[in-house]
Amino acid sequence: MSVDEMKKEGECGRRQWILSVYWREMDQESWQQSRSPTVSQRDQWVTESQVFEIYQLFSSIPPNAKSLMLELQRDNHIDYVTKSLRHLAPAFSVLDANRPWLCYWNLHSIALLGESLDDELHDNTIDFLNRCQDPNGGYAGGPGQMSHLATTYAAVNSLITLGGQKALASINRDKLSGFLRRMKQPNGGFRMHDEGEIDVRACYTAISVASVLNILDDELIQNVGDYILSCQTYEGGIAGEPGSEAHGGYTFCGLAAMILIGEVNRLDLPRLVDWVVFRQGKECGFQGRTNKLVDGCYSFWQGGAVALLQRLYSIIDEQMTRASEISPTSDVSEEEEEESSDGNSSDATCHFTHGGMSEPSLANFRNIGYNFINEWRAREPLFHSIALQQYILLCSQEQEGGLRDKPGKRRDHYHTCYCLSGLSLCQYSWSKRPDSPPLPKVVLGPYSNLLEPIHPLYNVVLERYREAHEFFFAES
Ligand SMILES: CC(C)=CCC/C(C)=C/CC/C(C)=C/COP(=O)(O)OP(=O)(O)O
Ligand SMILES: [Zn+2]
Repeated sequence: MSVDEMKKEGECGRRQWILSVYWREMDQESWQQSRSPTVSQRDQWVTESQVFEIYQLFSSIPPNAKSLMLELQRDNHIDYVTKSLRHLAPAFSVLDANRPWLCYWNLHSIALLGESLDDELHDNTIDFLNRCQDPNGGYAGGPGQMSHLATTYAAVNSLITLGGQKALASINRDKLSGFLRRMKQPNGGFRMHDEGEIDVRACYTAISVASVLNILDDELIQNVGDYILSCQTYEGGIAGEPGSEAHGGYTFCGLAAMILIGEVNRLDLPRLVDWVVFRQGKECGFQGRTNKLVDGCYSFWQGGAVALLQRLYSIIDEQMTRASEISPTSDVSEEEEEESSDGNSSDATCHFTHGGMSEPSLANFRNIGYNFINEWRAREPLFHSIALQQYILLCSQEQEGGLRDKPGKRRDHYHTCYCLSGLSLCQYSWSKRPDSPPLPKVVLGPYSNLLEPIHPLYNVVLERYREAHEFFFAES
């Protein structure tokens, strides 16, 4: 990007340009000088040196070896996640309360890699998830345990990923709807489980499953926007609860939930962009919060937030124009000033107009997830997508299969799922349509690295989402 283009693009362009300069011209000396002052100096140094060593090795090898180093070890990853799925019941007693999560991380990884399960494993997984379904609604971490919103989200996304009549029809939507209502709090938030914590994760998991299963309604949406708004911090990112620190995981959850309920224009989006684009570090990966270490899983949580923001340019522009029009000398009445400072103007409650959804009617918010994809008009990404692919392929990938947080850490199924999800987002980040095949120059490494595209609001493979949408929206 030239300096002129950078000026034309404004602040976001400037940041993207800065990141690309870092990426192209970083050297050990400037790297050392720009070390974060508050993260443990030793941890920061260890991460930087390990990452830097990998990049140095990479830059010194011949082009054909470079291509090998950048290759996605597809078969080894498939092996790693499929084995885990086969041994789900006996092998993960240590993750006893998280078994639907293991299903989701592994099934989603397999789907991203374009692979499917054999019939027996497919059926066994549906049966296992059914045993986690509570007769009173929702899914627990294991058979006979208590329903939890996080494992409900994991189980629903797993069944959508498995696909087919048996998987989709196994979800008891009436009972699930009752569970969501029992978790709903008067302040707009949701509890994760009976007497559990209230946070932005709970809002997202509740709204996401309600939206994808077509059981979202006014009662569930009531005050959710107020709660999430109260979690946007002075930095611009979103925290887990009011008063906490902005974090990538919660920022994705808060932003996606606000989009799904049609109230995203109530967030301060320019400030959110500001925060999230600076979370991509000189190591090329994303960190979860200010002055912390980069980690492969934020390729999805932060990369996902950026991918969503990429589809909200018109609202961001509107907010920036509105902000520039408000000057200290302008003739604004007290009433108007109050409205614009809390973001709750009459316009803000009329739900966002993106994708032709200008009326706040039930039919509209029910279709937001679907329209978000169908009316896709992507603009260029606000992050350095090639740099992020480099971090995932060179620093997070284990050649023997599986992906990890950073060099020196061990692979695990959570990081495998979210590194691959982030990689898919990068590969399609320049596409005009959500699943139009990207140009080869946009995919780092051999073109065979290409993964399946995902629906960025739910993080399920797009084709599986479409099947589920047809199934759950057929009668309405
Ligand atoms: C859908 C769903 C359930 C989403 C969960 C979102 C998510 C990943 C939240 C992050 C939680 C958190 C505060 C991690 C900090 O861990 P840390 O202090 O070990 O990591 P850090 O140093 O990178 O912040
Ligand atoms: Zn992580």
